[in-house]
Amino acid sequence: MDNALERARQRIEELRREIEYHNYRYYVLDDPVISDERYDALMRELIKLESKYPSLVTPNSPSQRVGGQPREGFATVRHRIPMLSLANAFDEGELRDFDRRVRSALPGEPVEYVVELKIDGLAVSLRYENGLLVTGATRGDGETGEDITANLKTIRAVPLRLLRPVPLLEVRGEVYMSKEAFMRLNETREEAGEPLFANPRNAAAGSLRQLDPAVTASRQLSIFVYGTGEIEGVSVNTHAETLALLKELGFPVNPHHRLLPDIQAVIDYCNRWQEERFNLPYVIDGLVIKVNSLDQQARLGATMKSPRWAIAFKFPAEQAKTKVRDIILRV
Ligand SMILES: NC(=O)c1cc2c(=O)c3cc(F)ccc3oc2nc1N
Repeated sequence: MDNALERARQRIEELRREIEYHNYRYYVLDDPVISDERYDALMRELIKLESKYPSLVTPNSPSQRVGGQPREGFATVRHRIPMLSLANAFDEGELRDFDRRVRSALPGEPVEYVVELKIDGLAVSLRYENGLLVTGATRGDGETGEDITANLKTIRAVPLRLLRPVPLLEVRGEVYMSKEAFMRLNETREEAGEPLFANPRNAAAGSLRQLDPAVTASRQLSIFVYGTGEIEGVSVNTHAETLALLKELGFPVNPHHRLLPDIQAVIDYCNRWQEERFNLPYVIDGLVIKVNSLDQQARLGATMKSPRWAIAFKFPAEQAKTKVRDIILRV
């Protein structure tokens, strides 16, 4: 490799690392350390260098987010570890029933729970091999989903390369659209005489299932990750450690998760968010309660449809259907 090409290769790798680091600061830590202008300048330099040396372009370069031509349709992807659905609890009593079932299956063992906000978006799975994003898919029926890799790559909060390589990692998360982005999108559609989206969840689903990635890229989607599927080459013992690992690797993890000692603390936390949620910049339709120990999760197992080690606490229906009017008033 002649030294001009070698120098370009080094500078390109340097720029990629720096851009990925600033994505981490902005989307994961919510604490950027450079201005948007400075960030854009780094991206422009990378794109200029790559267009001068096309042989140095790689599919996971930050410059390749909005690539690919519109598709005819979506290929299907098999989830080697099925993406199950959560059973629901609608009141305090049902949460206590869940706790009783868990404890009777683990006689005499201490059980602690991780509680997370239940983001009202679209469940997706992201597969990384040696730290590089290779496939992104919808949940589908839990066994097979749609390959929406090109669309997921356009979401700036989705890392194209992990901050440190892991042999194999499948991450599950919820793609969502903020209330603000939802309102702006509907205003634009109203001005264009296009049909409006009913709520941010439908807007996110509609935006992800676009055949043209450039349309998805224009829709301000984001993601919170909440778990893993296949994982090799790194070991974790609890769900709390899993969330910490995902954050370290470069994924946005919702900051309101809590490790709680018993079901009463879980109930108190759920009651608090029933009101607090209206101050959030995104829609939640409840909370998710999970047994923290992965060993206990494995022993509790799952039914055909749902894990026995997790449950969703759903807010009362009449309020859960966030009315567009509420979103507008509350933003
Ligand atoms: N929307 C969500 O914010 C959210 C969703 C799920 C799941 O759907 C889910 C499904 C499972 F089979 C197991 C764990 C889960 O954990 C989850 N955790 C979350 N925070």
